[in-house]
Amino acid sequence: MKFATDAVRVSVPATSANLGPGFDAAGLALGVRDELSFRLLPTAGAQIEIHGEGEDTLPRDESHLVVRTFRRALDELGLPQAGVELVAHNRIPQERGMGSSAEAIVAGVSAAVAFAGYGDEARDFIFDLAAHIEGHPDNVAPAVYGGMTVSWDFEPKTEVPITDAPSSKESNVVPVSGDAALFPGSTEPFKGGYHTVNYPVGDLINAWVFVPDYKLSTEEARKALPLEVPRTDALFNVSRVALLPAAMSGASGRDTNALLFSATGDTLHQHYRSSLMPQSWELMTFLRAHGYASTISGAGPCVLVLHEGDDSAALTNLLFENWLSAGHWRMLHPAIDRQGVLFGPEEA
Ligand SMILES: Nc1ncnc2c1ncn2[C@@H]1O[C@H](COP(=O)(O)OP(=O)(O)O)[C@@H](O)[C@H]1O
Ligand SMILES: N[C@@H](CCOP(=O)(O)O)C(=O)O
Repeated sequence: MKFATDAVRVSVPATSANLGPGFDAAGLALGVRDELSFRLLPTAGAQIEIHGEGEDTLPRDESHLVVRTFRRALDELGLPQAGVELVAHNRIPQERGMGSSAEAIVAGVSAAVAFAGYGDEARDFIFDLAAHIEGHPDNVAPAVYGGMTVSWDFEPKTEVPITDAPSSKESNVVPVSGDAALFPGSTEPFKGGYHTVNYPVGDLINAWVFVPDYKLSTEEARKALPLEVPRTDALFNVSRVALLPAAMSGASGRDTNALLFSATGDTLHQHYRSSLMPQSWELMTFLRAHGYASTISGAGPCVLVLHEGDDSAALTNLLFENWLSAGHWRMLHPAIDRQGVLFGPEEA
């Protein structure tokens, strides 16, 4: 395959994963974007210019996450490993729980796709490859498709209903000859791997993100999670996450803010991580004590609030004295992003 163009542009939104109960599954795209341009160079290697977030911390060599994933995607697409100039204007706070690593991965894959000359039809390819590189699909899906997404990892060999009680662990794995045989008439092949669906988000749903002045890497935050959880906690999250789409639609015929409050409850992950981000935990519980549907955003330490109606003034009043005035927190009020990644050839 050959390059279809020698310069491309990519724009990727921030994302908030989990939305409380939907650990590694639910996500929401937010209107804060990183903008990147890529140009092929006649010589090998990467020349990197960074403005904004990460300009003092990110590497300027082949270890840069965007460049690494760009190279991986070139291989997958059968394109040669050319030299590349990358200019990044970054607005998404990094290591804060706003999906910056997913953004970087989606940007690298999307750039390769644009160089190959593909457009919207390649969105599923971008999602699939980016989610495999990231290792969990919850940020990648809204970064690619926009809006609210719920994603899952489908494993045909283990998702066949078991009719007989398994006598051993091995007997839980039922061999399946072909996916089509399992789902006759399905127009979508139920292939193994990551899948996602979009749920509607009501026009009146607002999101605020409170960004602290400290960082927490997702890798560290994942280490704090136990391998097993009590059944009562699992049951709690099942009902809450099932409520999320109805609450986020704003069209359930019920009090949306009351539904959002219940639908953002979590007992599976946030409290295990609270000692890594005590200030964020305190802000989240304070907001919930005042009736706001508040969660840790992604792995933290940002705090997300979801609410029907624009409550910016009330939130500022509530938080100014004890939280915002000292300058340790920034309050963002991004739009819900409904487009996901934008990519294509650089216009002349
Ligand atoms: N815009 C970016 N460009 C290059 N690398 C990035 C970018 N954003 C994030 N990264 C990489 O991802 C890491 C942060 O990932 P992570 O801990 O998952 O935080 P987040 O919650 O923001 O996704 C950074 O330390 C950096 O290595
Ligand atoms: N489900 C993941 C989400 C991580 O999101 P990020 O924005 O913090 O990278 C987790 O909770 O670990």
